Amino acid sequence: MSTSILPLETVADPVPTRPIDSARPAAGGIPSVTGEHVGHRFADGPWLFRDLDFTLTTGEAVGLCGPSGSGKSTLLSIIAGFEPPAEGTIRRSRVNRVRWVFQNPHGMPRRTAIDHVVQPLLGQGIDRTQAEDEAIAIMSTFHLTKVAAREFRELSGGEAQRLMLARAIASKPDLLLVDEPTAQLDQRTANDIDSTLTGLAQGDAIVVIATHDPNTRAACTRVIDLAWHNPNPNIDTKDDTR
Ligand SMILES: Nc1ncnc2c1ncn2[C@@H]1O[C@H](COP(=O)(O)OP(=O)(O)OP(=O)(O)O)[C@@H](O)[C@H]1O
Repeated sequence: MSTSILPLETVADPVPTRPIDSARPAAGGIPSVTGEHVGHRFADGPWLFRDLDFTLTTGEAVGLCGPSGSGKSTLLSIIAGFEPPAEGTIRRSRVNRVRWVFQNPHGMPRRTAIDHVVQPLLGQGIDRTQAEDEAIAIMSTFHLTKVAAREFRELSGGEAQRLMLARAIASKPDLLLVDEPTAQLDQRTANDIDSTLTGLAQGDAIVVIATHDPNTRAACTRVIDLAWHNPNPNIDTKDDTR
């Protein structure tokens, strides 16, 4: 198994019984990120989490849950390779292309929705006709075909968020990190996003979603809950995932 530090290209439960997040061996030929005894704190601050063991691989949408301030975004950064953990080891295998979808979708206001998905495909050397066909296929999994010809500025919040997910998938990442995809969305729109998360899990990327939305948590195929790994129960956090 080849293991590498990331050459980054970008940057940009039904739940919880505790054993669910323990490390599992990954198959040899597919992307994986393995963490062993991972812990983190900033400088001399309190430990956010410790003793975290996990293996992330394709075929699932892993929810990174826990109270606000428990370190979900920090752990996403560690998984991505943007930040080294204060303790423990992270090993990545076959992870070269990382995409991060942020909670506020940013697009090109006057470009059509489909253009946003076609663009990364053209960047892979695919000709326009084939890129448009592939873009439509990806957009259909996110229920976006009806708005394909609309300008980005005309999309609803949920459509724009789903478009960012479709665009990220079109760039064929090995690792897709999604930070709070339903923050600031109304419940109906949030449900709409949640129903597409399992679709994400069927792709070729490792998918990790940081969330404190209980519905998003329930839509994930597996959950890592940082509340189980907080060594300091007095830390000022609020768990709103359950
Ligand atoms: N660069 C940094 N230096 C010092 N402290 C930091 C830094 N980045 C984050 N923190 C602190 O670490 C803690 C965890 O932050 P993080 O954003 O990872 O939590 P979170 O679980 O994603 O929170 P939320 O659900 O509210 O977004 C917070 O107390 C935050 O203030």
